[in-house]
Amino acid sequence: MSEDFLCEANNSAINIRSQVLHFITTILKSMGWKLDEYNLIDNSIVVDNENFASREMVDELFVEVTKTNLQSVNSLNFEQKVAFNLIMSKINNNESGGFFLDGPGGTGKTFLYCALLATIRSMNHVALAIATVGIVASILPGSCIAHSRFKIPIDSDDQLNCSVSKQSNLAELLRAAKIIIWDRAFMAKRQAIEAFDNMLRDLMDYQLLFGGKVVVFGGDFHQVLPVLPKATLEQTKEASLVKSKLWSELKVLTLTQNMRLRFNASFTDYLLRVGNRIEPSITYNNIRTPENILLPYDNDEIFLNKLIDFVFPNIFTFDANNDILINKAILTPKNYYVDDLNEILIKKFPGEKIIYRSHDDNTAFDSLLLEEDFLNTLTPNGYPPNELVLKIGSPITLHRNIDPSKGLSNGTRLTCRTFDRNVIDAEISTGHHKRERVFIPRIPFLPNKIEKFSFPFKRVQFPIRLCFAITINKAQGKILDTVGVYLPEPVFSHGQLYVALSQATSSRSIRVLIKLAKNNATIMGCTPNIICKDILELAHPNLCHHSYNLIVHAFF
Ligand SMILES: Nc1ncnc2c1ncn2[C@@H]1O[C@H](COP(=O)(O)OP(=O)(O)OP(=O)(O)O)[C@@H](O)[C@H]1O
Repeated sequence: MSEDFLCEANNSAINIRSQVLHFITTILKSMGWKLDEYNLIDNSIVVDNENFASREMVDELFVEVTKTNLQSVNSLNFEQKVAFNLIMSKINNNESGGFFLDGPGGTGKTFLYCALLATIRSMNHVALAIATVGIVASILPGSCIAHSRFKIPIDSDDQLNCSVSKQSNLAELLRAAKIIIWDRAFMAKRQAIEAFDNMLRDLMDYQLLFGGKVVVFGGDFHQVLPVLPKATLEQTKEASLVKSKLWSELKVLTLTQNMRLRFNASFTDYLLRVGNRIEPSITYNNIRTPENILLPYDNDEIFLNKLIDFVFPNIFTFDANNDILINKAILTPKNYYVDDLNEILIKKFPGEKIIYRSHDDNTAFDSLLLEEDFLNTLTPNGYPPNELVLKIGSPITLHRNIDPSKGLSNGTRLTCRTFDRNVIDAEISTGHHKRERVFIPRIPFLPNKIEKFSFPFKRVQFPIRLCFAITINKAQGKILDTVGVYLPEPVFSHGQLYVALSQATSSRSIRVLIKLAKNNATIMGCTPNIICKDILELAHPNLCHHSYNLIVHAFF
């Protein structure tokens, strides 16, 4: 890096050192870290984090306000307008307010956030946007991931705290913020949101909800709840926002009109019935998939090829320069099936393959020395595979937050462009940084503190996976043109079936394949739908399921 700065005319050694440190600090800061936490540099070199930190404020004030987002205020529907006016009145009157924007997928929550952010930023105020998951953070302008923005530890099951000092520039930024919008809040542990509330009260020296700020959470309780490693359903429910003492203090603003599927009313109704668990069960918990989106199960190979052909037609002759693949995916419940499908699809994808193997070792963790060959066979949760098989033009997702401010978050979709020994040159395919080229390095993966690995080890590998197929949980927030849902076994947690089905933009662009159980215990086209009714009832206490006002059409 210093050689790059050396190219600048008359650059002195001191200048170069300062520019390199500044650059590294900026990258670390975007992930919520500091250079001096790493003991990488000599103590004689002082890194003035405070000086660099003012960049955060500059970054926020310079987030581009697009004309489209500003003008979208004029096309808000009635419900969006009501929510917009209520929130803006709090801003304009300098009042506090805690809101929860509640709406099923496609009801225009993101559209409304963008309108709010653009309006408030155009008034030269600081408006912070954050999201629980990286992929959503890359959709909202100027957005960050909640955990890195508020320095909330992700691999701790203890009482959570935000480690933001009152003197830091981040504190200054939070104090200046007129509004904080937190999307996919239901996917965060309630303890994280409570820690966020405590932090704001502390920073503002004001014991009112969120320290007197306007905070808008948003999400859809029909979707997947916080993902906690090895937790029971009860523990997951306990960690949900509706179980927090803060929930009763939030004003719930409801959006019901599905803007994504507004020309497909019967499919919208079906999705809501699935999400609310009122689609009639055929046998215990099993619901029938509508015939026009179902691929009948025949035999293993034939049925899978039919699904692949629907989602990726003509994959053998696919043009590697075309990026339409990025808006297509097969969704399935577990990583195990994702890997199988990706292996099949990368073989079908045209071009020469390149294989990147990881370097694995456990010497730092255990006196028991394990052979690398054995470690290579393991892929613990959160680790990339030992062997990555890629081709030019193949779609990949990032599995680490490398540089969120540059669009490189956990979940970002990219397309492989060229391969080098130690870096992969890829093009960002979604969000505000779409079409930008980036270099992805190999990084070390270490055991997560919560998940107790049988054999803790370090894997050095590119933080990516192929994404022809992705897990249903990872699909949340993605907008896909063509979706295949592959259920070789039933979904296993709240809202997964609903999430899988609701990623499509119409019933014409989705097909579902349900494998029959070996003991013939399942009925063709039927699959379990897991929805925790008590979560929905806590989220919508005044809404018994008859009052959802569904127009239940005969399906299609
Ligand atoms: N008032 C509106 N006028 C025109 N288009 C709209 C409006 N509101 C939303 N849309 C469009 O409808 C689609 C779905 O909206 P959006 O992505 O905001 O929904 P969402 O509730 O955030 O969905 P999800 O929870 O699945 O992310 C988008 O294409 C969006 O541009």
